[in-house]
Amino acid sequence: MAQYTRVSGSVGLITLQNPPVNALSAAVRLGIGEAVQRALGDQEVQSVVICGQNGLFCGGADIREFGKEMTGPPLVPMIHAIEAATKPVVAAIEGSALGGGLELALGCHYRISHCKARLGLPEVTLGLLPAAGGTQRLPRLIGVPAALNLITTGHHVTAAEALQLGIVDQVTEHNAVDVAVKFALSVTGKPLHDRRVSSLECPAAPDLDSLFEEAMLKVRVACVQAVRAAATLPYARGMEREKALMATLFGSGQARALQYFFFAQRAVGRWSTPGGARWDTSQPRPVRTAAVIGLGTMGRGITVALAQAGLSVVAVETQAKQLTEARKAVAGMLKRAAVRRGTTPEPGSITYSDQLQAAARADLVIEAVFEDMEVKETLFRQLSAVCRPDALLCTNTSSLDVDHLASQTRHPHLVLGMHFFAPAQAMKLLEVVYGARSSPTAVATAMQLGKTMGKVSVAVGNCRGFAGNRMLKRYLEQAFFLLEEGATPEGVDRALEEFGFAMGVFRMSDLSGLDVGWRVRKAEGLAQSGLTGPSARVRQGRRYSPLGDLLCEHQRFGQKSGRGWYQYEPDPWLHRFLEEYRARHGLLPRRIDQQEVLERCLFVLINEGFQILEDRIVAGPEDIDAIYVLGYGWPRHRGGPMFYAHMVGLERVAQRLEHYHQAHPEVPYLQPCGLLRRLVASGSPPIHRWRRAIAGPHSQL
Ligand SMILES: CC/C=C\C/C=C/C(=O)SCCNC(=O)CCNC(=O)[C@H](O)C(C)(C)COP(=O)(O)OP(=O)(O)OC[C@H]1O[C@@H](n2cnc3c(N)ncnc32)[C@H](O)[C@@H]1OP(=O)(O)O
Repeated sequence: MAQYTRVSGSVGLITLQNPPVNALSAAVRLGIGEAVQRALGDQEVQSVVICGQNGLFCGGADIREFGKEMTGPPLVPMIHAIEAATKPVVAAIEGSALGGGLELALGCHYRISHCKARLGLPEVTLGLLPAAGGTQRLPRLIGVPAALNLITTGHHVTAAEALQLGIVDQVTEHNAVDVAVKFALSVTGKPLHDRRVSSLECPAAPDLDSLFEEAMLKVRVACVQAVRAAATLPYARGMEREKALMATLFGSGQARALQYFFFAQRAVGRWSTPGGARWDTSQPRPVRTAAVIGLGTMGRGITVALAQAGLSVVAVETQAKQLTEARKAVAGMLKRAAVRRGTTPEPGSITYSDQLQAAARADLVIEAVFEDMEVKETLFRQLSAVCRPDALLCTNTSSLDVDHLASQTRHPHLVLGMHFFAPAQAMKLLEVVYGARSSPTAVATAMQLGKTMGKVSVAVGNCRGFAGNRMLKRYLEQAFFLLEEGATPEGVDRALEEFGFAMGVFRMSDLSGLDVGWRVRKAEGLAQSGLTGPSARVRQGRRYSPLGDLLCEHQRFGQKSGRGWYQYEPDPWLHRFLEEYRARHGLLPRRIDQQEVLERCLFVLINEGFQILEDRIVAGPEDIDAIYVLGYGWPRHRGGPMFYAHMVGLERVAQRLEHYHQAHPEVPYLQPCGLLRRLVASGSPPIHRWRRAIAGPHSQL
């Protein structure tokens, strides 16, 4: 909807009304069109102001309408009508003017922005381009280089930057609508020709061709082509080009995946647990002071993340040398972050101590000590004695049993996992792991704290590896089996990197350190040295690949030791080692193509995702997708593993798993799990129906 009123005698005020972000839904477009006609036809009205209700101009086109049949009036003619108006139209920008919202403002003759507003054309992040004239008007207004940068990155700019670039005409600290109304009165009757951005010539820029060529190599080709049309064609032909390019993007798999992920990231905030706790019935407690125990790499990152979120942090490390180093490292991280943001660091919010007692007054404690159950058990007993009885006690463990740690304390309902990802100050993902006894308030508090730190928090039930690492284990295992069967680390990584992962599984393992998994496997009784014959490749009744363990026995721990799956200088060792290993175990190497690498590594991970859904470790597929895109480098333009399964088709995923299971019956976890089979049997419902299909007593499966 859009509300029309007359203010200050002669100004027609059009207010976009579509909470929460005034997205340009069919009803809003219709409302704007009608209001504009009314204002232009009203003899008393001399000028027009367009604004959004509740301090937010407009968050762009209504993304929920994408992929559905178009209803309501289209955006482009509506913006043309505004630009062609013979009465001045002023955009009063507060909060955000993004995507179609900014394109609407660019169709206005003047733009007044509040100083705290942010502007941008983020369509590229949804796999689209600004096809309501954005690619044609912005280069005409601010020049090709700046427009190309904004359109191809989707970056938002502040009001001050927008003023400097020439996107807005004025920035105010006062009420932007009041200022715009006054401004509209002051420009009444002034000529408008120069104010119609579509009629401007694109400002000349030196060497445009090489700028476009360079951009083409780096970024989204369609965006570059559309801006090139603005620079080389008349406006009307540029608009045709923009429309044609948008048509190719609209139905693309990438666009669908990116739009799905936009909503998935937000859906995880509406968490629920099988015990009935829910985001909308659980009240978080305020957390003002947090303590971090253990200042290794993770503890330092967590300290920085908490301090940057405005909390008072008590950072505890009992080893003197480590404490001194951590203090320096944290100060350095805060300083570098402040330089990046153009602010000054505020070291006053962190106090350091070598005594656990320092955590006594904290609202919440996060331990990040060595990943060893005994060490953590002892610490939780101590914390339970030292801390306030109502303090939340959290563990940053990446796989240990949260319920067991809770059982060491006096208040197990206040114990949770807060699983950060390295580097903790930068990574967007936080797994909030609730135990069987965690209270709804505890879950809500940790979820809210994650949000305050700028993270996407996902509520996950307690199981070995939680959601992310549990799936990762299957993926890693499958990659090891492929090596046994003849694949090479380079071949496997190439397939995964071409799929879109920034790093293949072996390069990623080298980066994070092979010894980490080795330690875990030793603790689980899996990694055992000196075994020969068939028993070397079987553990706990299942086929097992000891390759990762053998590399560690050869002191190949990854990048930290200069060699792992790769040697960071020419060295044929690994290939010789694999050949000898295969010969020793009578394995005949075969050629493994990229399709098999992808299907075995990814479908087995997806299969585990379905098992996690079935076990109700997470509430819906969006949780898994948020975890994998934000924490494990799954390519965003593929939406996440569960969305990928939906795109590939559940039937095909199940068939291919079954095929590999038949071909390699001894390889574990290749059989489609029960939930996947049942979804296929029930006609493979689309992803947005899985949650309902799975849910407990009302399950349709
Ligand atoms: C032919 C012409 C076709 C195309 C041209 C134009 C294309 C476009 O405009 S594409 C859309 C471009 N806009 C965006 O990408 C902006 C997306 N939104 C945001 O960045 C943020 O929401 C915000 C900065 C506007 C506000 O942030 P915040 O206050 O943190 O709120 P949330 O992000 O949590 O959002 C609240 C709520 O609103 C939903 N939502 C946000 N934007 C849209 C939108 N454009 N369409 C539909 N819904 C939107 C969001 O999903 C949240 O709701 P849920 O929690 O229920 O998911």
